[in-house]
Order: sequence, then C-alpha cells, then structure tokens
Amino acid sequence: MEKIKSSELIINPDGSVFHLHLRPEHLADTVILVGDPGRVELVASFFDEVECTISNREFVTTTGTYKGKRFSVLSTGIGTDNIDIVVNELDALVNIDLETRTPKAEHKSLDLVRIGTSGALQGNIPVDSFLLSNKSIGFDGMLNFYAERDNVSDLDFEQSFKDFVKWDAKLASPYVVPASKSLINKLDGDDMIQGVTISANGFYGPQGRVLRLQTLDPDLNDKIEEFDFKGEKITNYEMESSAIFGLSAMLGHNAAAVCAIIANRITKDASKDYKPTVKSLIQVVLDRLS
Ligand SMILES: O=P(O)(O)O[C@H]1O[C@H](CO)[C@@H](O)[C@H]1O
Ligand SMILES: O=c1cc[nH]c(=O)[nH]1
Repeated sequence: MEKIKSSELIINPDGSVFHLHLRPEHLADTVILVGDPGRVELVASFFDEVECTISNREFVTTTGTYKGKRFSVLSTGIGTDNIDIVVNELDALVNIDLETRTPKAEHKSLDLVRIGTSGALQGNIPVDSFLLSNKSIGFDGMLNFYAERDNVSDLDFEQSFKDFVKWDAKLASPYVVPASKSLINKLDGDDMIQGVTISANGFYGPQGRVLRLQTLDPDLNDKIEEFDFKGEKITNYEMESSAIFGLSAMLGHNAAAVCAIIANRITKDASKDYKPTVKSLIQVVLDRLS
C-alpha cells in the first residue's frame, strides 16, 4: 500500500500528530469534544483518575477514567475549520499506522460527543436547558470539499431549506448531516430537548447578530424559525456540530452533540450564569456514556 507522504500527514519528532500533539496511546475510544480549552479541566474534574494532559495551541486533551470507563476530553477551539483538523487527526491516531504511514486494514470507530454552548432559535426553548442535536446544518461549507459529502447528507432537507429561505448563491451551500442514532439513544432523557442545529461560520453576522454591520438577509432567522421539514424544526445555533457529524459519518465514527442553551435569539433572553448549567450537562453526559 502506498505511504501517506510526510507533507500530507505531518508527524512531530515525538511521533505525535501535528496539531493535537497526541500519540495513539494517549487517546480513549470515547472522546468528549468541547470548544473552550478551559472546559477540559472542568470535564476532567469529574474523572476518578487522570492519565495525561497534553496541549498545543487551542487543542488541550486530558485522558482519564470516569466510573471505570476511559474517556478523553479535547478542546477544539471555535469553528468547523478546527473540526477538520481535530476529526482528521483523531481518525489518523486510530486508523492509520503512523510508523508505516498506511491506513490500517481494520478500522476503529470512535464515539465523539460534543458538549457545547448554543443559542436557541425557537421561543419555547428556555435558557439553561439542554439541547440534543438530531441533525446539524453546516453553513460553513467545509464538508463540500470532500467527495463523499453527498453520501452522508440529507439532500432533500438541504434543497427544501435552500428553497424556503431563498439561500443566496454567494454563500457556501449548506449541508445537513444526522447525528449517530445509537449515541442519541444513550444521551436522550426527560431533561433533553431534541432538534436540528445550525453550525454557523461566525458568531455575529452568520448568526444574524447586528452590532454595527447589517447582514445580507435580515429576515434569515425569522425564516429559519418558521421552516419545517416533515415535522422537524431548526432549534439552535452553534459553530461545530455539522463538521463533527459530517466528517465522522464519512470516516465511520459515531458523533453526537449536546449543548447548554445560553441565549434565546427569539425571546432575547440570556442565561444569568451559564457555567453551572454546563457543569450539570457534563455530569449528565458522562453518566449516560459510562
Ligand atoms: O461553548 P463552545 O463549545 O465553544 O460552543 C459555542 O461557543 C462558541 C461561540 O461563543 C462556539 O464554539 C459555539 O459553538
Ligand atoms: O448564540 C450563541 C450562543 C453560543 N454559541 C453560539 O454559537 N451562538
């Protein structure tokens, strides 16, 4: 089998992957992904034992055990461009032999679960609630660079959404990818609201926030609130889940995302203090995965 060239898969002198600085032995099969590097320590504070903490740039990873199960928690930083790095390097750690630089014959599936923060797009979703994503819509266009993109996407949903909101041709074409059904079943509970999430490629204009700059389509959030695809409603904005779901589906990993709702864009409400909500969500997720 042909070797993956060193320019394509950069490996550091210590044998770790380029950005994450992890070697295969550092990674658990269940990985919690958080945006904020500071949240890694919070997740790890629940662990019974910590094996290692490794950091480079915004990518901080701690591996340990919770109730006897091995977990890694890794910060992605903000945005789907970082997710392209994180998911490809996590996959390389388990599915490419880094010594021979060739894909392994047997593929391993990781469970990747994002614990994030998010803004609600329906008036009946309270701040400080938990939102479990059934699907994610990528406004970022990152997945469109991959040949397998259509095979993992809900193309009917995409077309219906683009038609309904009159999607402008200047914007990247949105992609819609479902989360892993088995992880949704594990994570679901009476405390979870399920819905369709949008990953925006920005916090301000791309999520319809106007400070001093007007947006291309000032009605976009109203149309998103109204849109319905076979009974499914769009519920919230964040910035990473679409790429996590899309790359995981293409590479054969299981992915899910649960967010603490810290703002409601319809009622204009914001959480007074979202950190205790994130802490409770972490406990719930670790318990349901362990
Ligand atoms: O709290 P995290 O996980 O970073 O998630 C959300 O918060 C950031 C924006 O404030 C984006 O990363 C968005 O997805
Ligand atoms: O409104 C919000 C809140 C958190 N994160 C986002 O991306 N948007």
